[in-house]
Formats: sequence, C-alpha cells, structure tokens
Amino acid sequence: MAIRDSRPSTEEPLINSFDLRSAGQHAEFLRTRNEYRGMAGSDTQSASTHLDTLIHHPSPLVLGLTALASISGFMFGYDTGYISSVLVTIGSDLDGRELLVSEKEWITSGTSLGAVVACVFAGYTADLYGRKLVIILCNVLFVLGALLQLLATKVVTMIAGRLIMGLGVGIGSLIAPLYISELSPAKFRGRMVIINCLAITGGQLVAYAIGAILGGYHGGWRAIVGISMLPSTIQLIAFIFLPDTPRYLISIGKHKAAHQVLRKVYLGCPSELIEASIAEIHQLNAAVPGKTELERLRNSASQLFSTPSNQRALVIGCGLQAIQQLVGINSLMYFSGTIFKMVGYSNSTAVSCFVAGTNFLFTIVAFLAVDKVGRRRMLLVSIPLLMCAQVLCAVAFLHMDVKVQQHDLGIWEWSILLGLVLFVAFYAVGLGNVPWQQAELFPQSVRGMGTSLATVTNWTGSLVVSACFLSLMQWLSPAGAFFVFAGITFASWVFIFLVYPELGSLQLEEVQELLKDGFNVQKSIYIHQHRLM
Ligand SMILES: O[C@H]1[C@H](O)[C@@H](O)[C@H](O)[C@@H](O)[C@H]1O
Repeated sequence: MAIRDSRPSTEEPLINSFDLRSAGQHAEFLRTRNEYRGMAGSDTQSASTHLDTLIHHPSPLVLGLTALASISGFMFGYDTGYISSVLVTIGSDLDGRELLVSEKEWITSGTSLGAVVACVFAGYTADLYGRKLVIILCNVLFVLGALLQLLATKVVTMIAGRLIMGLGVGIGSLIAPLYISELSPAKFRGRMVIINCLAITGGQLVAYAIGAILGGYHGGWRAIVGISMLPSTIQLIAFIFLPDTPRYLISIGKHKAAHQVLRKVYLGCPSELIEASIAEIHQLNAAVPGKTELERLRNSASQLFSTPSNQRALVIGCGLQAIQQLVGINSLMYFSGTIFKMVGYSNSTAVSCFVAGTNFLFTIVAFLAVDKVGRRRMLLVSIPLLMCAQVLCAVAFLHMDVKVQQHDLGIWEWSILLGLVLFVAFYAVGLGNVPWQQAELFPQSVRGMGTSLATVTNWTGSLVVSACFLSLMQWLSPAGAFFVFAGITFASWVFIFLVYPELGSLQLEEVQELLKDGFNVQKSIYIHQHRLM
C-alpha cells in the first residue's frame, strides 16, 4: 500500500494520535516508513504495514483459524495418500471380483480429476459468496465422497465416491491457503500458509502409516476411508461458527465485522489504526462492477486477463504451480513403491512412509525459514540442489539393469535411495510450499478466480505426471525419465530467477502495485531487505 500513496494528507496527525506502545516501536515505524519512502518515492506508510510493525507473534485467533483451515490441507494429503494402500487390500470386495487395471486407474485418478473440475469454479464462488461458505461446501463433499466409498459394494459407486471427494480436495487445496493469506498479517503470512502445506504432507504421511497398519486386515480399507470423515466433520461444524476473512468482509461492506476480526488479529493495537487499515483496504479493493452475476463474471475475467499486473500475477502463479508438478514430485509420492521395488528394495510400504516422512520433515524447515529467508531465495537455493538429486538418480539408474528383478543392494542402489530422499527434501523446502502462496499475487476482486487458474494448473500437472510417469520410464528408461525431470527443473530455475519477485514482506494490496509496470524483481528484494532490518 505504501507503493500507492493511499492516505497522503492524514498520515502525520494519525501517527501522533496513535497509542504507540513504546518509543522503540515508534522509532521502528519511522525508520521503516522513511526507508520505504526513499525507495518507492511514496510519501506514506500504510496503516496495515504500520500494524504489522506493532505485533511480534501471530495472535491466538490467527493460529487457531489457520490450524482449522489447514484441515483442508490435511484432507488433501490424506485423500490423495490413502489410495495406494486401499487398492492393495480391496481384493474382491467390489462387484465380488478382483479390480481390472482400468478400474484401479479410475479409482486412483478420480480424485485428481474431480479436483481439476472443482478448482475451475471454486475460486469465483469464493469471490461471490465468501471464503467461509466454500470451506463448508468442500467439507460436505469430503464427507459425502467418503460415505459413498465406505458403503460401496460396486466399483462404480467407489469411483463416484472418489470423484466427489476429489471435488472437495480441489476446492480445499485452493480455499485453505487463500483464507489463511487473507487473514494473516504480512510478516507471518508465508509461515501461516506453510502450516497448510505441513497439513498436506502430514496428511500423506498419516495416510501411508494408517495404510500400513490397517491394510493387513480384511476390510481394513473401509476403516482407512472412514477415518477421513472425522477431520472434515470437525472443520464443517467449526466453520459454521467461525468468521470469514477480514478482507472478504470489507469487500462486501461488513466493516464492523471486519473490525472485530482484525482486533483479534492485531491484538492490543490501537482501534483507530485498525479503522484506518480497513479504510485503506476498502479503498484499494474496488469491487468488480456488474448488475448480474453473469455480468460480474465477465468483468472479473476481463479484469483478470487484461490488467497488466494481473497478467503478470497469472504468469507467476500458474508458472510456479506448473513447475511444482512438472519436476515430478508426485511420481515419487504415488509410485515410490514401484520405483523401490524395481531397484530391489522389498518393503514398499515402509519406503513410501520414508519418502512421505522426508517431505513432511523438510516442510518444517521451510516453515521455520520462509519469512526470514524469503520465498524467492528459498526457491533459488533449493532448486539447483533438487536438480543435482535428480541427476544423481538418473546416473545411478544408468548403472543398473532394472529388468533384473533381484538386485544386491550395491552403491548404485543406495545412490538411488539417497537421490530420491534428497529429491523430496530439496523439493519440500521450496517448491513444495512457495507456489501455494499464490493468493498473495492477486487483488481482492479477482483473487478467487486467479487462484482457481493457478490451482487448475497444479492439478492438471499432477494428473499429467501421474498418468505419464510409468510410460515415460518405459519409453526413455528410468534414467531418461529422471534426466527429463532434471531438465525441467533447470528451466524452472531460470524462469523463477527472471520473473519471481520477493513478496514476503508486502501487504496483499501492495503486490498489485509492484507488478504494475513489470515483474520488478530487484525492487521487491530491496523492500524485503529493508523491512526485515
Ligand atoms: O505441495 C504439495 C505437496 O508437496 C505434496 O506432497 C504433493 O503431493 C502435492 O502435489 C503438492 O501440491
């Protein structure tokens, strides 16, 4: 907001009247403001940025709502993660016979397919009817999908259940990071969104672990599916009573309700400053014009595609989500068992847990580092290391004859294990979570629609990789497949280096201003460094 001079004439009197809690804080505020003025040629610092300087920890409300919103992330991870163990143990429970390969494929990819479809509509629905309502809707779909699978005696019911659950997964993957981004103060935003990523990778880990435990029992798969209804029911009930995001509330004119939420977000901060921040957010977030919903949909789309800052936001958001998937992570998440079996390791379930556990652990590293190190730097450092890990896997595969079923575990077999673990680890610290910060790229009026497109890109990429990976290994050999991933990873680094600015310390309303006349990478780095000081 400081990039745009939003409250030029009221700035000084307002500052004087604020009950700043200490001289140190005031000094800090003035220093930040002056440096920022110098950098951006602006005359003021926004009330929201000022509010940020007054708080030092996320408030209990921010933490609580983030944790509850992240249940959607958990469902995303759990629902995509449990299917491998269900398929192994389902036997002839459906239609009284073993499943055909094509049926297994439908049951597996049904969720991703449902997710792609749902993301197309979810964002715009959230722009129109609110973030909270969409969270409730996604839980209804989770529960409905799980119930159908739980009670299924026919293959077709099972596929329908997976598809409906997929609709929920798609909506949840979009709405949880959006809700958290709009709620969190800028300085904790990165970390709060990563809590949702921790829930995704945690959900995958729990799904593998529960699969390993219950998979051994006859009919255990129904319990694996049934368990998924518990977290979604909790989230469904909780969000009936919880508030929508302050930014959404402001966008529909509910300033009083927004004030109540913001007071708990910025605990102990002066009420006048919160008012000023609401006025700013209101002023900077003009609603999309239109009398009917169709008219507004048309205007939103044209605003999203024709405004230069939104075009750049789309390039970054969709680009990062495509990269997240095309480097091949889900070939490991879904097929690590197959890969390890090919290499000669026998216990594929344990191995899958190991891969999922690494993903989870290194997401914690990202959580601890993101707001200090910055999103851009985390990507630029972790991606070359990820590429080295992929090359290590490829070279190790070159030295093995994968057609031989039983290998002694020699140096190259161990190198593959090492390569895959490093692959997941370096992915988790950067690409696993930074693309999910997508909501910060778009302005309020088209945030839902913009994140929809980015999320559709993610799920399409995931579908393409999981559908093609086994064939790719056949056509090009496993070594060839990993060299392809390494090539994509290299190109990704160049893309990110050229176009991805550091958005870590900007208010959501400032990002648009930054992207107005270019990607402004250098400028963004400058702001980040100065606000961190
Ligand atoms: O960020 C997540 C996470 O990294 C998961 O492990 C992966 O399966 C998803 O596709 C990705 O979106």
